[in-house]
Amino acid sequence: MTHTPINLASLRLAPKVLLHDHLDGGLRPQTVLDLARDCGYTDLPADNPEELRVWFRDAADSGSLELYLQTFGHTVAVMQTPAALARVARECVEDLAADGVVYAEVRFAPEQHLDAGLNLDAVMESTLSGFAEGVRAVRDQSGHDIVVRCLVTAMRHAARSREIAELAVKYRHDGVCGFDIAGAEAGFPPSRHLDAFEFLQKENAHFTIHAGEAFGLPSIHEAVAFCGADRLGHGVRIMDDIELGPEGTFGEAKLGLLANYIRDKRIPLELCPSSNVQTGAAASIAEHPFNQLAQLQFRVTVNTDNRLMSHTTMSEEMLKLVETFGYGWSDLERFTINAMKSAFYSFDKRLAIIDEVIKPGYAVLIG
Ligand SMILES: O=c1[nH]cnc2c1ncn2[C@H]1C[C@H](O)[C@@H](CO)O1
Ligand SMILES: [Zn+2]
Repeated sequence: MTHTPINLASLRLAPKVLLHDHLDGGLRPQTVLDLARDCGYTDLPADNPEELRVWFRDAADSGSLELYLQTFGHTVAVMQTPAALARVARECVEDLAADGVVYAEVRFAPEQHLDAGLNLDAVMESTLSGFAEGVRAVRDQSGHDIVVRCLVTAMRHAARSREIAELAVKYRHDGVCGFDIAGAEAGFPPSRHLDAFEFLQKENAHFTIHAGEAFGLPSIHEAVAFCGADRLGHGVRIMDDIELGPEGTFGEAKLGLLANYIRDKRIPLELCPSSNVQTGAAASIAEHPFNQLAQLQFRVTVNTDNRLMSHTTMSEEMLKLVETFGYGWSDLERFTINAMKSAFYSFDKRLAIIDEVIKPGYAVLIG
């Protein structure tokens, strides 16, 4: 038996696990246009799907997180009604399933969807019903099962994180698996939201924190040491605490205390290669520390972050890594199992997906 060649078509067949994907960063361009028309939003920068797709990618290609985040003004503006939220959530599930994702945690910030008069509960209920509808539609249309769960995000520049953390706990039995903070990182340290994180810890709830993307080690340190993050959103700048051996070798690499702690505790890194290049966290995919961190045996995972802004999918992120670093199916299987082990999902269910879906799926591809 021989290996299946790795290309986009075969990667789409591989079971994939996605831990870091923003709902408001993954709309279909046509949906942005339809929803803008429905709600009377007239500020879109293009009026056909192809131009709009290119506009989002180019505008996000800004080299700065702050500029990158401005593009969300357009997507958030058209996600202000129950029908819009449900449609975006349903299509998100359909798109992930079509790409071969078998388990996903999709995040969004409910506080950004109140402009047309919805309250936080209405936002949650519409979005969660859209996810559930998507899961049913996928099963009906393809016979495949996808598990999609929701991470509730609070914006780090705002002051509602405690309330949003309570919202995450309120909906924990209805499809919400945890909490996150996102938005501009510099000037908004994780410890600003300590109250929210302490509440979640008291409730035995899970959370991840965007840290080490646009700001360096102090942000990562606060996220793990003060706030108790289960996972790190990006975390790429942990490389600042690692000195590689002569000529970039790994054998004699020296890890600082923080890097050691993160590796020892197996704290998962939600790495998003294309997004990191767009925001300037990495100069190129080739210079992205993904491979260095993987070689040093950090718990690395592959993620999309924002499929619309990066014009990407899980399969395309994996393909870029394969083309750049020469990974094979066994490497991709390892990254996928890393992600499934790190999911905010009960242990028995994680094991079942690893044993019954991921391992058999890669076994076929490995041949
Ligand atoms: O990569 C990111 N870093 C920080 N914030 C982000 C990133 N991608 C999206 N966001 C923000 C913009 C969205 O409106 C918000 C909620 O999904 O999260
Ligand atoms: Zn993100």
